[in-house]
Amino acid sequence: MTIKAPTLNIGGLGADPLTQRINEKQEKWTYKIAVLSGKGGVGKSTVAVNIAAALAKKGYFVGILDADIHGPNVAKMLGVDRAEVLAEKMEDGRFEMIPPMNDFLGQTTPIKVMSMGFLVPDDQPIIWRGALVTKAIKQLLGDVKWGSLDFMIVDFPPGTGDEILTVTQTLKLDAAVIVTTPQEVALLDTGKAVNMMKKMEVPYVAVVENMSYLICPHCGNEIDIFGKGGGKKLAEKEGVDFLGEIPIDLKAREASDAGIPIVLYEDTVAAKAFMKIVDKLVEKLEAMKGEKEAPDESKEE
Ligand SMILES: Nc1ncnc2c1ncn2[C@@H]1O[C@H](COP(=O)(O)OP(=O)(O)OP(=O)(O)O)[C@@H](O)[C@H]1O
Repeated sequence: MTIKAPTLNIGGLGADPLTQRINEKQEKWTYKIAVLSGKGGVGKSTVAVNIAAALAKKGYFVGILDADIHGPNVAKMLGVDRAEVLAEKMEDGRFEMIPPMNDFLGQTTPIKVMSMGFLVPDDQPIIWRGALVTKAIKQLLGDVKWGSLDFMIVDFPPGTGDEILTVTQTLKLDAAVIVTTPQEVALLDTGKAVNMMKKMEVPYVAVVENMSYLICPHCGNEIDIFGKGGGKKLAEKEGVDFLGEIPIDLKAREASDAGIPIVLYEDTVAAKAFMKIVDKLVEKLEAMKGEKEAPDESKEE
């Protein structure tokens, strides 16, 4: 006797409705960029927020998703941490969240921000295992009214965990920006993150070195607190691009605590460094897109 096999419901392989919604939404995002680090505390969120703000300052429409579920700081760094998240009822009866926005008094195009930090009280830790974290991140992608975007920036959790694999697969990333400090221990973990993104065939993988040096507020000399040149060497060794160095800037820390990305303080060394990094990134992505869209002349005859 034969019976009909039960239907398997394997989440995350492309068939579930949430993944389908993410796929529909990401059709409207020109570039999807993940910002990640092998190690915590290297300034990953600072880099993600400043890349987003630099792009918005250039006039692009930008969304940023804080997928760092365990330490969601992006909303605070963009000054929208006290925003109330409203939801809209969709035709199929579901609700979609409307991302809060900030345009820094007209200095940027409005940046759409979504974070788990909006949905849990400030002092409550999120104690979830991998599968739940993945589901939460996917909901913040698929159940939010993101609309059309030039750039979707995703601030990933630190490390090289399971949830990073799943979200990278779901998102079909265009680029991964991996943040490190010049310090040996950070570089070791950064190498792992670079290799993870290469293995997952993310088309463009690049390294940014943060906290590269401190400009002494007294004598103006550069002090290499965490060593020198490690990020560049690592990028060369792994055969990926090096986008640039960002100094430790006391203003950067103050600005991020006040909810204003340092990149909006145009005269600072950190702002100039961020703008250069973003220029390089945009140039590279547009060149890659151009190559992809150009007709393959070798096939013409
Ligand atoms: N270039 C910089 N100059 C001065 N302060 C910085 C710089 N980069 C980051 N910081 C500060 O260092 C702290 C940690 O930065 P951030 O939260 O961006 O790190 P992270 O890697 O995202 O951390 P986590 O792993 O906890 O998510 C923050 O207080 C931030 O303001």
